[in-house]
Amino acid sequence: MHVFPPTTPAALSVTATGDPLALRTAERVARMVSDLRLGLPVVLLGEPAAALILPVETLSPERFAALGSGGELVLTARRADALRHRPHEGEVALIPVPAGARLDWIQALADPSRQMPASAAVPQAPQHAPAPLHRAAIRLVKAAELLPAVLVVTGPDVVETALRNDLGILAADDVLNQILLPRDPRPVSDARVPMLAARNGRLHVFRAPDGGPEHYAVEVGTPDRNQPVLVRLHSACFTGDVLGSLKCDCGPQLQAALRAMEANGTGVLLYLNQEGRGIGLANKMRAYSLQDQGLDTVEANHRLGFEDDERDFRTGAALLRQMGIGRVRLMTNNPAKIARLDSEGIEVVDRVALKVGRGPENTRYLDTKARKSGHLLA
Ligand SMILES: Nc1nc2c(ncn2[C@@H]2O[C@H](COP(=O)(O)OP(=O)(O)OP(=O)(O)O)[C@@H](O)[C@H]2O)c(=O)[nH]1
Ligand SMILES: [Zn+2]
Repeated sequence: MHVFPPTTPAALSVTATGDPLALRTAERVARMVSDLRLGLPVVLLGEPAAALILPVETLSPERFAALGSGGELVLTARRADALRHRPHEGEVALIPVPAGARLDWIQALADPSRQMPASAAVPQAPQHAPAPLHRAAIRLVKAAELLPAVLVVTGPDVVETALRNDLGILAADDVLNQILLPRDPRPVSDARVPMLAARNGRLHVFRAPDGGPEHYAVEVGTPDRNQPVLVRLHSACFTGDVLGSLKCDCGPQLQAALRAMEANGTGVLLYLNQEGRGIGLANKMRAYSLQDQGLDTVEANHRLGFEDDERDFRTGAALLRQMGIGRVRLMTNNPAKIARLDSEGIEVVDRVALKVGRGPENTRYLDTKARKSGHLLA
């Protein structure tokens, strides 16, 4: 096994070189995320060795065949629990890939919608504990909104392979530190948008410097920044907001929040592009299909390997700061939003309940949120 020095070699260093064209860590991480979405391997440096990281969801059969045997499958602890695979430590679980394992076996471990092949290998206990490298790999595929499962392959020439093939390469610790940093979205453009629910609207578009998703702020009227502002933190829901899906309450909440701002004269609705509580639309549809089999919204996330809620509400606080808003009357039933704004220095002076859109198709969903996610009922 090739043990790579824990520090990044000078040629790959992401620390400031003085060259303004040199890539910064955030940019390298952003590139890695899009490479993984494309199915390209990336290389992470760390203990126990430099490793090639391949996302299970987008891994092609050709690349898998070229890897030869060995390696480890990294799953989240949630997914390992769903597979009843133990032991695991912390947020990730390692499964050694036996010689001759097939790609469909690996895919079935990662994806609950796939059938285990008839001659499937039995997952073995790992030979060592998960390292930061494994956690970094999972964070990257989650940021790519893929299934949270990666293949990790170590070997004597991993770094050479990366350099020869122009693969992304970064220290695992750099990835972890960068992914934990709050995003700082910058305003890009804004214009007047009169809406059915609120005539006097203005849409502001914000972009994160790391190339992450854009977020929007809908400003109704011109709120007085010296007074608490009526605010809604809304997370993207293509099915509810655009299609009018009855499986959730997002569409009615969006419209009711805008109407309340119109009635109030002013307000700000943040539209955060964190679809599916941060797992992305493709994974949300995977969760919906598990819900069609009887799982509730939280169980379905866990079965896929996700936490109940993968959103980062620091983005909401950053947007409010950008808009000069420090005190809010927050329209929500979700105490996690209040706690996060508070801890980010945005004072939640008042909570305004937002109870609309309950119907036969979403009763179980709303009840589960109240029972398992602490949503307030009144
Ligand atoms: N993963 C997953 N996401 C869902 C499901 N149903 C809705 N969502 C997503 O959940 C989010 C709903 O967000 P919010 O409207 O902020 O709702 P909330 O966290 O319940 O908080 P409040 O509405 O403020 O009380 C959106 O991103 C939806 O896409 C589901 O069954 N599974
Ligand atoms: Zn929804």
